Amino acid sequence: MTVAAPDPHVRADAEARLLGLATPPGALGRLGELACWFAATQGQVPPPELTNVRLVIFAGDHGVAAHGVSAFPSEITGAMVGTFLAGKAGVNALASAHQVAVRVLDLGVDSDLGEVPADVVAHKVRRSSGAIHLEDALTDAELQRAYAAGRAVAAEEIAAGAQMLISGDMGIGNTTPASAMVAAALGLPAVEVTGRGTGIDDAAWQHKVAVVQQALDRVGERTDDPMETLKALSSADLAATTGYLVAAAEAGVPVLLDGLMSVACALTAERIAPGASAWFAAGHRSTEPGQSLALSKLGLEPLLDLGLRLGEGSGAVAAVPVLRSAIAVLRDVALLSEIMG
Ligand SMILES: Cc1cc2ncn([C@H]3O[C@H](COP(=O)(O)O)[C@@H](O)[C@H]3O)c2cc1C
Ligand SMILES: O=C(O)c1cccnc1
Repeated sequence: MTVAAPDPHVRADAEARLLGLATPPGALGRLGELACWFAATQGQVPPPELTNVRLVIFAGDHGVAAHGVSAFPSEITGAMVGTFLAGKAGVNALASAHQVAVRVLDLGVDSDLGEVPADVVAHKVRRSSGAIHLEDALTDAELQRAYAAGRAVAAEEIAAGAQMLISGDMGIGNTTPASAMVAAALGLPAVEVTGRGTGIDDAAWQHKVAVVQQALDRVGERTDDPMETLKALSSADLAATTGYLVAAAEAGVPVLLDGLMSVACALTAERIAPGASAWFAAGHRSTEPGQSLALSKLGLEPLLDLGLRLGEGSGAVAAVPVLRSAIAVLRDVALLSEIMG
């Protein structure tokens, strides 16, 4: 189903206010554009202050991680879930600096998490996923459950007052399925989209390219369909992230996108629900080539370019202060007509 864009009348009002500010026309550059987009998503000029930003980290393991595509073992995924819960991961530091709420969910972690709050495992679909170069990542039933879980989680976060959502990822090996999703959506060969993830060397990168290409060749024309793409090439956590992004756009809640996983899911969300990407802004440019290619296709220019390659939602959370800067100028700067009496 097609998603309607943020209100064009509100956007036009916001653009008129921007032009009337006591600044030279265009002087606020991209902050001005960003403020107008945000005002339209909130249906208000000037836009409200941005106080309720909510990040959901979708965690899961990937069968392909056992096939030499990552610099790290799958056991890290479960350990990092504990680290997010303890507030000690990279994204936690950024989120507490910028007042972003963090929730972590296990959609498909393969290791035993021990004692965790019930909410963390409430949406668990399975352990790990099929190794995408050899078999489908998910069954039909698993895909439906994961996608519905992501939608339900978005609805919960919106009910909790989210003015803006962020998706984060945690899952060793996840840059491999995410690269395959981008290649599938753009019709590109693996060699153009595949990057180094956690930091693999040249030989491992060549192997990873071959694995991604094998996955694409295995799936063939099924990649023409975005849900088939999710079933064949993603995982429970990435399918849930895609459902979360579609549901946010349909509910009229904007999303600040993160790195490769977030953007691969956003690209897939736009294929499922054309128009959804009008509700998305790009937080940062990742070092992964697939992320930049997907952003170009979506027509999104990242706010930050800091060489980040962490995931977890970190690049989006780091961009929240830029968005708050944009909102502040459209709210707080006087109009030229006022100062000229
Ligand atoms: C300690 C650690 C923390 C992380 N936080 C996010 N990632 C990120 O790196 C991984 C993706 O890269 P690849 O596909 O090369 O495995 C994912 O776990 C992603 O969430 C991490 C990775 C590690 C090792
Ligand atoms: O683009 C990302 O978000 C990314 C890149 C490498 C590893 N983890 C995440």
